[in-house]
Amino acid sequence: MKAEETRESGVTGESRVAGKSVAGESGAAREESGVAGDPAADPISLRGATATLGGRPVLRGIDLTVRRGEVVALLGANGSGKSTAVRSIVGQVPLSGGELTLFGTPRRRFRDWARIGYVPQRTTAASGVPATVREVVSAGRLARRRFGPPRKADRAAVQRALELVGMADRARDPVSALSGGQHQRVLIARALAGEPELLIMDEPMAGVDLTSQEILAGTLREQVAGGATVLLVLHELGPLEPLIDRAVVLRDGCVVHDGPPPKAVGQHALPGHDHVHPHAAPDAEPIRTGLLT
Ligand SMILES: Nc1ncnc2c1ncn2[C@@H]1O[C@H](COP(=O)(O)OP(=O)(O)OP(=O)(O)O)[C@@H](O)[C@H]1O
Repeated sequence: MKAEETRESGVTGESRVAGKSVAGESGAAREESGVAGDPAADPISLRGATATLGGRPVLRGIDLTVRRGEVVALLGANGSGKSTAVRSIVGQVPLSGGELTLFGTPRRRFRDWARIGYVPQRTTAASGVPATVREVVSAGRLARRRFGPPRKADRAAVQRALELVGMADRARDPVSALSGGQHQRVLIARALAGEPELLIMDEPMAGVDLTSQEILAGTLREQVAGGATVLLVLHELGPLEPLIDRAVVLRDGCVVHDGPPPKAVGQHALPGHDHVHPHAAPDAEPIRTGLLT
């Protein structure tokens, strides 16, 4: 494994996204890092990406492009490599081959993590750390703050994010007192607080109650209307269906479809689908209705 890969694999995407700063970089370095790069460059371009986990090839030559302003759904059965693909994009999983550029800048030179908001799969906002809702959401502002004290604009962005997800009235509450759906809303607010151009969300609706789902769909609609680019890992399109421009379907670490989302029927209705909800009971029967195995 190369030194670059070792370094990357030791850092969580979450902390990189939340904690990276471009402060102090020279003009040339900023240009290299994508800050002043080609404004028309695709936010995500993954070419022939391969990745191995536990000695097993998990991504086997994936091409995935997300263009500016697009909302792309990454679909596929359990274990098809969706989370690994997005984790490789945010630097949590090293690629063993292929190329990744972010906003036109090769991944290894990309530094401008404030442009990317990442909501990981199935974590809680609390993570065992006593913190209030506002503190967790404020953490998403670090990359923009460049580690200085919060300014008026930072506080306003945090407040806006709290309001967007309908959690402003819970700002002082400990995150440990929240439901699963509320946790998810806080994590999304944390990503939004950085005012990212690109939002990457891994199963944002999983385990989320209907009220929270509707709020999240509305939040996403506003982001998209404001020009955000979005990559969503989903196991079903659900309430987000009207927002999706394109679907990329993975099977066994390969792309088997890249095109219009299966709008008319929903992916669960396609032949051969076999997906267990991540929060389903361990003995739950998989839904067998689609082509996504
Ligand atoms: N840390 C790891 N070590 C070894 N294997 C892993 C690791 N993480 C994931 N895998 C394996 O890689 C494959 C792809 O997993 P991944 O989580 O990317 O799939 P997914 O499509 O997101 O699935 P799900 O819908 O269940 O979340 C699976 O077979 C999984 O068991």
